[in-house]
Amino acid sequence: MNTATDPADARSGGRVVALVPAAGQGTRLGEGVPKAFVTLRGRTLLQWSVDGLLDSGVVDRVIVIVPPDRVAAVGADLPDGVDVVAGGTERTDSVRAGITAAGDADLLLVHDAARALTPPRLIARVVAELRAGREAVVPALPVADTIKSVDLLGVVTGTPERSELRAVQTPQGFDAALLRRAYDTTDVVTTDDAGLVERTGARVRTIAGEPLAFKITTPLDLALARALTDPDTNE
Ligand SMILES: Nc1ccn([C@@H]2O[C@H](COP(=O)(O)OP(=O)(O)OP(=O)(O)O)[C@@H](O)[C@H]2O)c(=O)n1
Ligand SMILES: C[C@](O)(CO)[C@H](O)COP(=O)(O)O
Repeated sequence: MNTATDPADARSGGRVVALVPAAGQGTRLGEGVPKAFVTLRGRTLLQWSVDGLLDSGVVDRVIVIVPPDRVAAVGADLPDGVDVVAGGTERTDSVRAGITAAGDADLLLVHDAARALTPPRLIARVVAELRAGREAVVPALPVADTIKSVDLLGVVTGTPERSELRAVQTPQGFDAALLRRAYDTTDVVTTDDAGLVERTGARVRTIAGEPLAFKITTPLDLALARALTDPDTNE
């Protein structure tokens, strides 16, 4: 009898661990405090993101990855059952620390603290796709602008066909063994986790993203998030 667990079976009934990289500096936001600790209606962006994951009802455990000097303080502020580990220099270093802390999870979500207003329904849709058998799932939206590639002098070198481009969001969801393998087999720094998984040859599927899952990166993004959560303008 073959007693080996089929990876697809593990995905359909497996344990979901969400990793929340929150160890960045927030240089482009320029608030003078690491971005995940900027507040929106009295809660940090990190707390908004963790609450969204918990509200989705599809996550069994949350691990947040924060600047090393904030581990103790963050641990005291988050709900019971949320674990905190120290991040690294690059986002990939922080996610790697989270993967190690996640142990034997079956499914891993990686979700930016900076996407604080992500609707819980998007998180649930990513997990549903994984449970249906997908091994790598990424929310994505069509791009509105025309995108150019340029050289070091800013001279245009090409115009990719816009209809084939997507702006990808988080949470990005993976079969845990696949994400571990992707991180184990390369030290390349990529700007998203699917970028590493693609290098393994695995098939990464996009699903429809959500405008509200936008990443708070610049002061304009933060102003938008504040307006969207202002009770006076949203009666
Ligand atoms: N070394 C890093 C860098 C980024 N992140 C996290 O990855 C997410 C996406 O990164 P980004 O929006 O670029 O955040 P920052 O790196 O903080 O922004 P900036 O590049 O403007 O400094 C954020 O939640 C950020 O905290 C992380 O955990 N560890
Ligand atoms: C992971 C990500 O949010 C997908 O869009 C994005 O690539 C993070 O990039 P950043 O430069 O670290 O914000």
